[in-house]
Amino acid sequence: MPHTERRRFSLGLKLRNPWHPRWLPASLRDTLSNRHHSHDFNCARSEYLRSRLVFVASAFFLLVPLWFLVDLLLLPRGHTLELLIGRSLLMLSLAFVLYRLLRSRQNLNRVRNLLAATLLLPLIFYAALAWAIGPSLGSLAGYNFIPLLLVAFISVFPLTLIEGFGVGFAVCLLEAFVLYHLGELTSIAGLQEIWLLGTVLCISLWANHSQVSALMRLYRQASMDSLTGLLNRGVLLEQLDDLQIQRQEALSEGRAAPPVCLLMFDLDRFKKINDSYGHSIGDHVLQEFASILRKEVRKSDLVARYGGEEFMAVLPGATKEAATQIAERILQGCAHADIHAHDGQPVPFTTSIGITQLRDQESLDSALQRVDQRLYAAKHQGRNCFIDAD
Ligand SMILES: Nc1nc2c(ncn2[C@@H]2O[C@H](COP(=O)(O)OP(=O)(O)OP(=O)(O)O)[C@@H](O)[C@H]2O)c(=O)[nH]1
Repeated sequence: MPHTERRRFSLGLKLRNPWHPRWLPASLRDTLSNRHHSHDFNCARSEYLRSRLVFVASAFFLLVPLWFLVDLLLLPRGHTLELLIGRSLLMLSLAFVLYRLLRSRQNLNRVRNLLAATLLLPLIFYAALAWAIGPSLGSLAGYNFIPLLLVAFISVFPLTLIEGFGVGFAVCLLEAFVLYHLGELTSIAGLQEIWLLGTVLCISLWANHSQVSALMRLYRQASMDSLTGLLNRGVLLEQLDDLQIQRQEALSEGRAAPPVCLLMFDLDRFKKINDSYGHSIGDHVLQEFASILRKEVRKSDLVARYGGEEFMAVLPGATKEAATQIAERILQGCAHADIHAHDGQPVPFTTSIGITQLRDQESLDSALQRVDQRLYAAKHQGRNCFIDAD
C-alpha cells in the first residue's frame, strides 16, 4: 500500500516532485530539484532562503523611493506621475512580501513563491512603465538594467536548478515581451539583450548549483549519523521543538493543532549480538534497522539515531492509531530481516518501542520522558513489543 494511503493526516508540508531523470550525475540530481531532499533539509534551506530574501526585499524596498531622486534629476518631462504611481505600488507590494516573509518560518513553498514575487515585481513595474512610456524609457537612468540585475540576483540564493531556471525564464520572457512592445525584439540591440540575459542566467544557475551542493554537503556532515545515514539526535530535537512551536502557535490562534506522534526504539539485547557475532555484524544490524525505519515511515517524517542502539521517529500528522500500525510493521520488518553472521548463520534481532502523542501545552521534555518510560515498560514486558499508554 502506498505510504500516502496509510495515513490521512498531514501538516500540509507537501513539496512538488518535478521531473527527475536517472541518467544525470548524482551531484546534479541533488541540485536539480528538491525531490531527493529530506523534509529537514528543506526546512533548513527554506530558513536560509528566507534570511537572504528578507535582506534583498528590504534593499529593494529602500531603493525604490531612493531611485525616485535619480528620476527627478534625469527624468524627461511628463513621466513623473506614472513613475510615482508605479513606485508607490511597487513599494506596497514589496511591503506585503516582507510582511508575509517575516511570518513564514520553515515553509519552503511559501518562501519560494515570495522569492519569485520579489524578483518579478520590479520587472512587472519595468514592463508597465515600458507600456506607459514607450521607447523613451531607455533614456531613464538605470531602467534598462533591471532585467539583468534581477537575473544576476538569482545567484544570491541557494535555489535548485529548476527553481532558478523557472524564475530566470520568467524574467527573460517578460523582457522579450517589453522588447517586442518597444519594437526592438528582432533588432541587434534586442537580440544582444536576450543573449546577455541568457548568459547571466547560466552563470547564476551555476552559482545556484554550487550553493545547494555546498549546503547539502555541510548539512549531511552536521546533521547525519555516519553509520546509518539517519538524522542525529541534535537535529531531531531541534525539529521536534519547531513542530511543537508550530502546534502552540496554531492553538494560540484558535486553530486545531495537527497530531504529532513520537516512537522511541531500543534494540533488544544488542550487547549480546555484539558479543556473539562481533561489532561489524552489530553495525550491520543497526544499518538494517535504520533502513526498516526509513521504509516504514513517510518521507516527511523524521527518523534519527538517538544514541548507540536507540532510535526515534517523529510522525507529524499521525494519530496514535496510525503510529501503532507503523510500530507493528516495524516489529514485522525486524522479524523478517535477513542478516547473516560471518559464518552464514542468521542473526535475529528485535526492538522494544515506546509510543506517545504530543499533548497540547506540554513541554518537549515531558513528552520525551513519557515516551522513554513507555519504552522501558516495553522492555519490562518482555521486549519485542510496543507500549502506547501509561
Ligand atoms: N556494533 C555497535 N554497537 C554499539 C554501537 N553503539 C552502541 N553499541 C553497543 O550497544 C550495546 C548496548 O547494550 P545495553 O545498553 O547493555 O543494552 P542491550 O544489550 O541492548 O539490552 P536491553 O536494551 O536491555 O535489551 C553496548 O554493548 C554498546 O557497545 C555501535 O555504533 N555499533
